[in-house]
Amino acid sequence: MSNITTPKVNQGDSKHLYTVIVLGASGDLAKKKTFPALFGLYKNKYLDQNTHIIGYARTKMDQTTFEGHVSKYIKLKTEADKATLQRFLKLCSYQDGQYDQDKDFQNLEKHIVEVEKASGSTARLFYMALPPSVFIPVATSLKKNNYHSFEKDGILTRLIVEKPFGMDLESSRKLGRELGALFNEDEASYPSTHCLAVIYRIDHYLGKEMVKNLMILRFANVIFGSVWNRQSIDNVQITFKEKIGTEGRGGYFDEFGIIRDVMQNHLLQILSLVAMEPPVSLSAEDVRDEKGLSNIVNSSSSPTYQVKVLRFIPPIVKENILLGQYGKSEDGKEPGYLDDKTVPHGSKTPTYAAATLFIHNDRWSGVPFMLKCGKALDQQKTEIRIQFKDVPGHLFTGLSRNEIVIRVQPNEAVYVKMMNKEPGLGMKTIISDLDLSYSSRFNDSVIPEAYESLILDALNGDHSNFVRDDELDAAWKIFTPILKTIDHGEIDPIPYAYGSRGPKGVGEFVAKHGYTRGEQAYVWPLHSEAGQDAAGKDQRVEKKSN
Ligand SMILES: NC(=O)C1=CN([C@@H]2O[C@H](COP(=O)(O)OP(=O)(O)OC[C@H]3O[C@@H](n4cnc5c(N)ncnc54)[C@H](OP(=O)(O)O)[C@@H]3O)[C@@H](O)[C@H]2O)C=CC1
Ligand SMILES: O=C1O[C@H](COP(=O)(O)O)[C@@H](O)[C@H](O)[C@H]1O
Repeated sequence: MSNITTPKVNQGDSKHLYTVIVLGASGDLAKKKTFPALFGLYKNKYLDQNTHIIGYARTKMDQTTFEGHVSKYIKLKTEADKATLQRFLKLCSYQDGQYDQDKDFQNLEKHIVEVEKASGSTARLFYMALPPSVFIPVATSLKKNNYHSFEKDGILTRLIVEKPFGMDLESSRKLGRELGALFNEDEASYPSTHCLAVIYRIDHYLGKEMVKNLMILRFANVIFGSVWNRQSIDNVQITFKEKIGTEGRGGYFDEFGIIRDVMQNHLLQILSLVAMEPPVSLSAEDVRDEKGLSNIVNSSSSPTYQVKVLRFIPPIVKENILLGQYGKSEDGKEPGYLDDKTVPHGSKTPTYAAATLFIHNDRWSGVPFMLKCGKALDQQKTEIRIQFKDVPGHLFTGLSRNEIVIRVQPNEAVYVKMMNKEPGLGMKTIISDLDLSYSSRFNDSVIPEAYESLILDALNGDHSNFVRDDELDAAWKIFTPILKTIDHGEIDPIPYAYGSRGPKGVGEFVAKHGYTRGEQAYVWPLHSEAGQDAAGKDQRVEKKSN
C-alpha cells in the first residue's frame, strides 16, 4: 500500500474485529472492485488477518466457483501474493438466498454467527453491491434478521450502500426515508451508544487519491489558496472520459444515462471539493457541512445558518447542456449504443453530456463550472482544469492562459501551465509547465484503489469521504429539472462515433463558457496515448530528449 497515505488501522474501533458480508456477491461490482479491494487491504495488513468475508446472492455457487469469482480480478504480482491469496480465500465463504425471504436471511445469520464464534469477530460490515431496486428489501431483511443492538449483544453494525441513490429528488428522498427508518445516517448523532447501524453511502470518486488531495492542494498552499476565486479564475472544467461503451451494462445504463451514472455524483462531488469554503476542521461533519446544504449551528439564543456550496448552484438550464449518444466506430468494428440488444429501440438516453453550472456566491459568481462526461470516447481520463484569466496589459503578446490541471486518472499529476522565457537570446515567451507527475516524483509509491481507501474508512468509522443525505438532496435539486426534460425526450442527443472525441459542438460549448485555447501549441507529455499505456513510467524524459 501507498506511502502517500498512511491510514491507521481500525482507528477508533480497534477493539472490533469485523466480518464483512457482501450482498450481491455474484455481481460485476463485487468481482471487479469489492473483492479485489478487500484482498488489497488484507494483503497490506489493513484488515485483521482473521477477517472473514461472506458472500450472499441468489445465484447458486459452490465454494470453488465462488473462489473463482472472488479472485478473477485480483492482480497477483509475486509468488508471495499467490500464497496470500490462498490464505485470503480460506477466509471467504458463500451463502445463496433470495433478497426478500426471512428464512434465507436467518440462514445467513446462522452462518455469520458460526463465523463470529470461530473468529471472535464483534462487528459486521454489510456491503450492498446490489441494484437499487433491492436496496430496501435487503435493508429490511437485514434489520429484521441480522441486526443486533451493540449494547445488548455487543455487535457493531455498519452498512455500505452503493450509488445510484435514487433517480431524482423525489425518489432519492423516498429511499433516504426508507433507509433512514432502518439505519442511521450518522454515528455522531449517537455518540454514546454505538448501538445503531450506520449507513455509509459510497461514491468511489471520493476515495481516489487525487480527489482526496484537493483539500491539501487548496488549503495547505498559500500560492493556490490566494488565487482560488473569481478575481483570478476564468472557468473550470471537470472532465470524465471512458474508452469503453456500456458493454454488457446497456440495459442497466439506459434507465439512468450518463448524467445519473457519472455527472450527478462523481463530477459534482469533485466540483464541491474544488469550490467549497475551507471547513472548520477536517472532521467528517465539518467537511460535509461545507460541501452540502445548510446546517443549523446552535447558538445560545437564535440559530444561525451556514450556507454551503451546493446550495448556491441553481438548477441547470437547457441552454447550458449538450447531450450525445455514441454510434458505431468509424471503422464499423465497435457497435453503437443502440446496437446493444438490451437497449430499448430508439432510446434517446445520453452516453455523453456537458453541462455548465454557476455558483452564485462571493467566491465564484460568474465563473462557469463545466462538467463533461462520456463513454466510448477517444481516451480514458478524469481531470480538473482550472483556467485563469488573461494577463492584463500589453507587455507581451501571444500569451496562453495559466491553467492548473489536476489529473485524477490515469497518470496522477498536478501540473501548472505557465509562460516562460524561451531559453536563448531574445525575449520570446514560451508556454511550459510546473509538473508534479506522480510516476516520477513518487515512483516507489503505490496509490491505493479508491475502494480500498473507502472500505478502510468505513471500518474505521470515518464518514468524511462518504455522501451525507443533505448533500444528496442538494445535488438532486441541481439536476432533477433538466433530467425530467431529458427523460421526456425533449433534448435529442447528438450522435458521435465510438472512439471519437465526442459530439460535434463540444469545442463551441466550452468556448461559449469562456475556455480559451492558447495561441501556442501545448501537449502535456503524459497526455499522449503512449504515456497512458505506459502508466507508471514517465514518458516525458524520452520525449524531451528525442
Ligand atoms: N459495476 C460497476 O462498475 C459499478 C457498480 N456500481 C453500483 O453497484 C451496485 C451493483 O452493481 P453491479 O455489481 O454492476 O450490478 P449487477 O447487475 O452485477 O448486480 C449485482 C447482483 O445483484 C443481483 N441482481 C441483479 N439484478 C437484480 C434484480 N433485478 N433483482 C434482484 N437482484 C438482482 C445479482 O445477483 P443474484 O442474481 O445472484 O442475486 C447480481 O449478481 C449498483 O447499485 C451499481 O450502480 C457503482 C459503481 C460501479
Ligand atoms: O460509477 C461508475 O464509475 C465507473 C468509472 O469508474 P472508474 O473508477 O473506473 O473511473 C463507470 O464506468 C460506471 O459507468 C459508473 O457507474
